[in-house]
Parts: sequence; structure tokens; C-alpha cells
Amino acid sequence: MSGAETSTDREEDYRFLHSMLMEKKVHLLFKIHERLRRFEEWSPVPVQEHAASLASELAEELLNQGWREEVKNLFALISKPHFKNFLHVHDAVAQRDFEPVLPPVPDDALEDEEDSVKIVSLVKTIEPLGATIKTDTSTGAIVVARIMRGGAADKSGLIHEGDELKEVNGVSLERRKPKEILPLLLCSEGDVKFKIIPGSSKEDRNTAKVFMRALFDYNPMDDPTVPCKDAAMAFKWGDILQVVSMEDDTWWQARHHGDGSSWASLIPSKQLHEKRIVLQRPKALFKPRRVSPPVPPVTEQADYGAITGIHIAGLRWSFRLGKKSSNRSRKRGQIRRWSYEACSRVCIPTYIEVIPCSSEPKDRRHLVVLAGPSGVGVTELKRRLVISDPDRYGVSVPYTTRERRNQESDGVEYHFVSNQVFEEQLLDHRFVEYGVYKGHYYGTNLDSVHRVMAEGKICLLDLHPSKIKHLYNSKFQPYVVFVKPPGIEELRLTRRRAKFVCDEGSFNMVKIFSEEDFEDMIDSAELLERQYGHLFDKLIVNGDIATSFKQLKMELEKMVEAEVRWVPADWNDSTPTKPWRSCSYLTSWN
Ligand SMILES: Nc1ncnc2c1ncn2[C@@H]1O[C@H](COP(=O)(O)OP(=O)(O)OP(=O)(O)O)[C@@H](O)[C@H]1O
Repeated sequence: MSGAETSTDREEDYRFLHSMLMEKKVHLLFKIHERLRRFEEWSPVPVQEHAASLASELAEELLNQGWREEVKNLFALISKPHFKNFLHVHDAVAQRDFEPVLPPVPDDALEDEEDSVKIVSLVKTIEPLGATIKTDTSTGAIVVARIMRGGAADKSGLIHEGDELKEVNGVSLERRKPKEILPLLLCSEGDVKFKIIPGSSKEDRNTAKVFMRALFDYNPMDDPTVPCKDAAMAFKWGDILQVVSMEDDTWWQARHHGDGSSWASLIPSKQLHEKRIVLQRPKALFKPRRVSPPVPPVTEQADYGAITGIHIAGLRWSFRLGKKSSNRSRKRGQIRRWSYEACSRVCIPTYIEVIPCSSEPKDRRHLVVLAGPSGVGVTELKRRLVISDPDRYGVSVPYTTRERRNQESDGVEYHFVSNQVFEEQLLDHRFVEYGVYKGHYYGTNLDSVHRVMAEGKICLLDLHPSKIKHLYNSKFQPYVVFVKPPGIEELRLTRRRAKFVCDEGSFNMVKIFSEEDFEDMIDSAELLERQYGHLFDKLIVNGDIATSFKQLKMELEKMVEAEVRWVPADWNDSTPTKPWRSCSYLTSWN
């Protein structure tokens, strides 16, 4: 498109926008909106519940008051149908009469408690029944396949999809084919009596028992679009919700798992939340970036031992792809950020379906994955955990193809292997992640992870979230903790003396944090959370290190003690522990 065309289009857009904003109707709408906002803040309460009947009593009394001008005006006002309806609505709100009135249970629906057989009779007119039937291939039973909306069966409310038909007008349907049954239905006149076993009594079909872990915080009080604030519920990231209805595309019905409530409340559907996020402006794209003078890296080669003050195998090397670049390679980093941004538009964390999974304490093996933006403090937290309880926490020993140094022993600092062995294992998918440094391979091998777990320890692994998928299955059952940075003020305060390892071309350098490093860390955490949030079990904000370490330790202890874990529904069933797909046990939990 040429430049001239673009500017003409823009002018036309401006003209259109201008004329739209100048419209009187738009101004009126704004005014109404403002009034309503102000009104909402007042939170008015009804003064009484029977304003409509009071007004009609008043109208009767006014008739006897003689026709003075004021009386006439008042009488005319309260007799207007609009005003009357307005008072009816007011009374309905005052009486909190929001529930739909349910039709009475029809007398002709008899239920035999013992075998849950139900006898229903429909009066057949010339109107078709509006239902189709089929043979259930697993049981051979005749079941209602579909109920046509608005048909006689639908209107009766007595027959539902999935109901098993046992008899029609006393004729058993045992071992009959649908083709043989249709004439029975067509010939029947007047009352048609069905003996049925309701589908819902077999598996409570009306109540969907889908469990979702929420991947965002929600508070109906902050949501102007919620149909009724009282009917909706608040939840936090990580809460387990039992979703009982997904029929509506915008508002699902759910309850908090384990809160004992029998009432479901409204929550935004997956689709609605996705739409909202898409409509929000991507913040990162419009954030003005501070440009501060580059902080020169310390010209020494990074040695993790030197930084952390302790040499523990597995803590010395991080293969995380998100390792911070120095200023020279910042441009490259920015390009990566844009492509992350594009991708993150598609993956919006909403809810993830989960199932409960139980195991005997002796069968529990633990793998904890720590993830977070580069420099946030994953290594520091891992180091503190291992030092605090080396019998309980272990880290996997990395593999490398570089030469062993004099003071090193095989299997302590590293497993030293040849290029050929490393590459063979790489092809065999034995590495969760790997990297090349100064021409040598380094990597985290699954065997190392198994070794730590076989010792009965909790294996701590730090991984870029994109690598979690290699372990994200019922065999490893990783518990994933995402370490988030605090706000920029707290980063400035807490990281004054901290140093981190940055990637300076082919070398790793030690550097102190700059303002841009903090901003990068925050941006990167937002993007990672958006892109991989569905994989995280816990979020820890690493502000004050002592507090976040204490919190992490407490969460890991809780995880070890827990009898039941909520795991993704798509982890397959070949697990040594048992996820329950059927949720019949849940009644005792609620
Ligand atoms: N909460 C904190 N308060 C102060 N300093 C911290 C805190 N957390 C970490 N640090 C310090 O910040 C620096 C970087 O931390 P660390 O090496 O653990 O980051 P990382 O997430 O492992 O980064 P990378 O993946 O780039 O190796 C270290 O000097 C560490 O001691």
C-alpha cells in the first residue's frame, strides 16, 4: 500500500471517529454510564420490599382525596404502567427474588427408588415425540440418543438424552432393535407410558465433575461485566475448582473444591478470559524502556562456586537458555522477546483440567523443577535447600565431555563422558537439556535425575520452562515451582550487592545488576508465566531471600506430606500412583 493511501485511510478513520464522538446519543450514553457508576458507588439499599402494593393502596386512597392539582399529578404518576413495572422490579430485587421459578414436579413422574426405574407417561398428540433412540453398543440397551429442542419429549422435561428405555406401554424392549421399537411408538395413541432408567442416576450426567486449576486471580467485585456479583465467586491462581456446568460460553458454574458448599457460583469461562486478555493491550509493547549507562562486566570468567560460595555438583552450571546477555547482545534478546510476545498471544493461561492422584508414602518419589527468569535466584534457592538438609534434597550431577581436572572426581562434580557417548545419549533423548560451552557439551541426563530419586531424596532441577515438557508425565510427576521477581523497587533494594552470570559472546561473565537487567527480568517473568503458566504448581516471589526460602521449604514439605496431588488430566494412566478419573469418592470430600 502506498504512503498516500495510508494517510487518506487514516484521515477517514479520524473523521469517522470524530463524527461518532460528536453524536448526541454517544454523549447521552456516557452520561448514563457516569450516573450508573456514581449510583453503584452509593450502593443504595431498598427501603422496603412491597413498594408496588403500597403504591396501589396509595392510588386507591388518592381517589378519595378530591382532585387537587398535586393529587392529580401523583395519581397519574403512580398509575403509569412504566412506574408500576419499575416498582415490581424494585420489589423483586429487595426480596432477592432472582432464582427462576421451577415448574412443579409432574404428578405422572413416578420413581421406583429401589432400582431407579422411572415410569413416565406422555400424552401423544399428532405432534411427534421429538426423540431419537439407539442401541448402546457396550450394554446392548436401548437409550435415548437425542432430544429435539421444543419437541413433546423436551417440553415434558421427563425424558433425557442417555436415559435407558425398558418398556413402552408395557412392552419390554429387551433385545429389540431400534427399528422394531419405532412402530410401537408410532401406533401408540393417547398416553404413551415409558419405563426408563434415568441416565443421570447411573453417572450423574447433569453435574459435570471436571476439576480445573485456576491459572489467574479473579474477583467479581472488580469485574463490571459479571451478570450478578453475588452469584459469582472469587478465586486465586492455583485454586482447585469443581466446574459443574460449562453450558454457557461466557459464564461457567463452579465451586471451590473442598469448601463444603453445595451451591455453584459463576466464574468466567475459558473463552471469556481468553478474549479479555487478547483485548488488553500487550503491556510490554508499550512500556517505555529506561536507558541507563551499561555496567561493565567484571573481567573474570564465571565460576559458580565462586559466586555461590560452595561447590556442590549440579550447582556449578546452568544450561538455562534464558541466560542473560550482556548489552552487546541485547538486540538479539529483544528479537527473542518479540517472538515470545507473538507466541504468548496464543497461549493464554486460563484453567487446566486436573485429576486427584494418590500414592502410598513409600511409593512417593519427588522431582522438583525450579524455573524462573535468568538471575531471579533459582540457583541461590536451590543451594540453600541443599545446604539446609543434604539428606533430603539432592541435585543431579551434570554430564560433560570436557577433560577432567586434577582435583575433580568422576560422578562428583561431573560425569565425564566422551563426545560419542554424549551424542548417542542425545539421540536417545536421555538429556533433559544440554548446551555447548567452549566446544564441550554439558547436559542434564535423565540417569542423573533417577539416581538422586533412587537415593530417596527430592531431586532439585532448574530448567527453562520450555524443557519441562520432557519430564511432564506420570513417570516423573514433577512439582514445578516458578520463581518470580518482586517489583522493581524491591529488586533495587534487595539486589544491591548481588552478582549474576551473563553470557558475553562465548564467555560467561560475572556482572552486577543494572536497571535494564531488572526490567528484563520482570518482562521475561511475565512472558514465561503467560506462556508456561499451565505447568506451574506454585509461584514464589523472590523478594527477601530469607522469606522466599522459608516459603519454598514449607511448600515442598507440604507437597511431600500431601496424600493427594492434583495432576494434569492428560498425564496417562500408566502411573505407579493412581489418578482417579471417576470422581465418585468426591462426595466424602466436599
Ligand atoms: N532474594 C534475593 N535477594 C538478594 N540477592 C539475591 C536474591 N536471590 C538471588 N540473589 C542473588 O542474585 C544473584 C543471581 O542469583 P542466581 O544465580 O541464583 O540466579 P539464577 O536465577 O540462578 O540465574 P541464572 O539462571 O542466570 O544462573 C546471585 O548473586 C544471588 O545470590
